[in-house]
Amino acid sequence: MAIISSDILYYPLFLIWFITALLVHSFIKRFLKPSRTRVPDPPSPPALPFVGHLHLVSSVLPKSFQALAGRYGPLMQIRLGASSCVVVSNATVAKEIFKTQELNFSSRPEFGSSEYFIYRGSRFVLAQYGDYWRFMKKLCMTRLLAVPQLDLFTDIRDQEKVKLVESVMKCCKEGKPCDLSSELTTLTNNTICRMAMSTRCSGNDNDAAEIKELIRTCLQLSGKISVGDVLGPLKILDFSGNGQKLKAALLKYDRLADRIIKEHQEEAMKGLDKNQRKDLLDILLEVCKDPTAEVKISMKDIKSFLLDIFMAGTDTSSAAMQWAMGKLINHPKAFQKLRDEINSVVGPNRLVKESDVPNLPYLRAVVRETLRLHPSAPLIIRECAEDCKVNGFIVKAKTRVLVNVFAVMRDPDSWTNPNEFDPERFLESSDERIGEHQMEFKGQNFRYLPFGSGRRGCPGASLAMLVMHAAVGSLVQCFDWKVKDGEKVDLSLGSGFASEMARPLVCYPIARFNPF
Ligand code: HEM
Repeated sequence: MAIISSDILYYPLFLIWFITALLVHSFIKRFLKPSRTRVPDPPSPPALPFVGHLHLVSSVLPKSFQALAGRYGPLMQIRLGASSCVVVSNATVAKEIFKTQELNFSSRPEFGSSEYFIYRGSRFVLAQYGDYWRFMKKLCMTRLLAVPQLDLFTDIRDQEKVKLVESVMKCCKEGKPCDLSSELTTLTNNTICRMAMSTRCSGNDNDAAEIKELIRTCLQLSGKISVGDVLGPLKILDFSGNGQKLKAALLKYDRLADRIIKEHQEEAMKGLDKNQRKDLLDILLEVCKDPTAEVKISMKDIKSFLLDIFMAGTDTSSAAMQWAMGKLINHPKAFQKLRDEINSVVGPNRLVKESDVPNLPYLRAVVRETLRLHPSAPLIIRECAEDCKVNGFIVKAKTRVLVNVFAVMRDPDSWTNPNEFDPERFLESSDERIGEHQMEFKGQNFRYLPFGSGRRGCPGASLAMLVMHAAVGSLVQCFDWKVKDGEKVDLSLGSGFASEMARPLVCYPIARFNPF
């Protein structure tokens, strides 16, 4: 009897609870979160539990995101395992991020490998927008990477370019294939090492080679660890030990940098010869000692900053030059047009040099077109500081934002025949009228963003352009190129965040002009 009476009570009580819950729910929905005025989240493809949208992307991330944007729009939300972000894919939304709401998107998030970086907290490239970053950026733009400082090192860049041509000539003489990937990375690494810390001043020529190897290791390992980012909390287990390997490589760099700094300090004690130019390390050490500097920088900051310059500057420029050569080899008409231009401007007696570049519009157009199709940093990463509305959708504070410049620069709404290699479009005479011809690589034209834009844009763009024009010009001026296996260079895109070539560019050079 007692059992029956409790059942009788249970059902009405359950009904009352259920109806109350429904009422409270609809009250909250109606009054506390009014759906009509609520700014919607960016659109997002249907996600699977745990993996999110991982099943929708291939290893070539910028291309996968470009395809998804075709269906979900220029601002979409993507979740890869434990990490989520919004992806921007056209010029209009890129302008909102880089210009209209610039301050709100001027920080970068901590990413993948940051926790293994021994200099965590003083890194420049991944620094939050704030006093330290502002101070260092100003130093870059006014001194370290400013045109007068770059001009002081013209001879160094020229010597490294000559070494490149000599090394390729050697391949010709020996009938061996030339690994342009390795040759061009040596060029950019040596150039930056000499401009940054005059490696020769250590009296040890192997320093540049050691730095090249360490940077290669750091870039490879941080790339792999960034993929581990997707595992979220599991990444702390560091299954493959990449984090520890990265730490070991960084500690090795730290010891090397300590030694080179000590040598610079000893040189400075002896008193710099007035005619001796200051390299980046000399300037940084001066700033470190300056009691009037707005921000006090430490030795750790200096080592970290130089590492950033190496990591941001070597592979980016080298990858872009490989793409330029690959494109030119596969487009013989463009190759011939460029060689004719160089021959007519430079003449038959010497190698092309930096000061020729203003008179070589087709060379400039080739490099710009290459960066349009193959930006070395195809996914520019920023972080949102405060909740805001972008393209009609809410972007919450702390959201990671990836601007897919690969997609922006191939958008058919902005470019005619966007996937074709057509350097002519960058000539003044072109019908396409790219627009601000002088400004476009400085990121003031939001459909052309190889170097990003705004205060967070690349401070190394001028240096990269100087090195790339002279090197690509020389390789076209001096050599014909025969593809190793077959008629055409394999121009497949590589995997990951940086869209390098899937396979290193290895070709047979045939000497056409010997400047030595
Ligand atoms: C073809 C060559 C290069 C390309 C395509 C490239 C591209 C980029 C891009 C897209 C960014 C992010 C910009 C943004 O967030 O808006 C960046 C940042 C940066 N780049 Fe470059 N870069 C190149 C060469 C260089 C060189 C040669 C250096 C230095 C020697 C350099 C140093 C940096 C630094 C330090 C940053 C971080 C700036 C900041 O966070 O404020 N880059 N680069």
